Amino acid sequence: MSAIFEVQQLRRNFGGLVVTNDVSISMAKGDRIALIGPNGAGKTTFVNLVTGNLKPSSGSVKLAGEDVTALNSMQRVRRGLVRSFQVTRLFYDMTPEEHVSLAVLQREGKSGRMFGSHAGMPEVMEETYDILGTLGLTALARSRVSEIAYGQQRLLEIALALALKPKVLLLDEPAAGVPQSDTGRIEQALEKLPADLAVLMIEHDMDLVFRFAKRVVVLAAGTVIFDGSPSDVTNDARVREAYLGSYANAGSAA
Ligand SMILES: Nc1ncnc2c1ncn2[C@@H]1O[C@H](COP(=O)(O)OP(=O)(O)OP(=O)(O)O)[C@@H](O)[C@H]1O
Repeated sequence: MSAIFEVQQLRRNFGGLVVTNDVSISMAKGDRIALIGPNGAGKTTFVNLVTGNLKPSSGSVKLAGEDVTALNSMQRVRRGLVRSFQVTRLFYDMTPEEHVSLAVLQREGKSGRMFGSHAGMPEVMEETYDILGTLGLTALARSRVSEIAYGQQRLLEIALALALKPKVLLLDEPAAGVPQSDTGRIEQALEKLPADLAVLMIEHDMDLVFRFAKRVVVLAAGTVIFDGSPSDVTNDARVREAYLGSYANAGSAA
């Protein structure tokens, strides 16, 4: 299958420090990839390079065959390369319904409409409730964000990303800060993401990584040291040395 997303030889230096070292990753429609690695491995830098928040020193990013390396992050979002929003960007007095419907309107270039006027637009509300349903948020659609649990706020971030109709979705630690008792809810929601969407997730919770990912990419010191199946990753000597060893020793994933 042809790649929907292709990163080739992406490199970023900060002074003399090579933080992203000629990283190449490609994804097909429907891929579910977890990007893992120890603290400081370069995961966040990689995502920033891919989204256009940071300029690479060299290398390229292609989306659906188009080279988007020279485009800014908004231009990449419009083409379908979307990163999940952060809880810090939610409005606590607004409801999930309002958040998602406004995101749908924004995607359609109609964000200038008066707040609330979209309630009469059946197609916007239908799409809003489809997305909220996917994330298991329908029952909370009209609650204020301030009244819903943190794990559900994190799901709302993903709902906002889906409202932009991504081809490729980058999830930055969707379970971070979520109590263990609620991670099952995140996992169930991730399972219901559209089948043809390519998803790349950075996550520290190794249980979630192993349940979600069909493929695992391991970064260490800016270099891809493993790209393969979850069943092989734990047996790989370099990975054990670079990552899982430190995970076991430190007692925390990163
Ligand atoms: N703007 C910058 N200037 C200099 N060095 C930087 C900059 N941004 C990141 N780094 C360095 O790049 C390396 C990779 O950082 P990055 O945050 O991408 O790692 P990470 O894998 O996301 O780590 P973590 O899991 O702790 O979030 C670190 O050594 C960091 O100190």
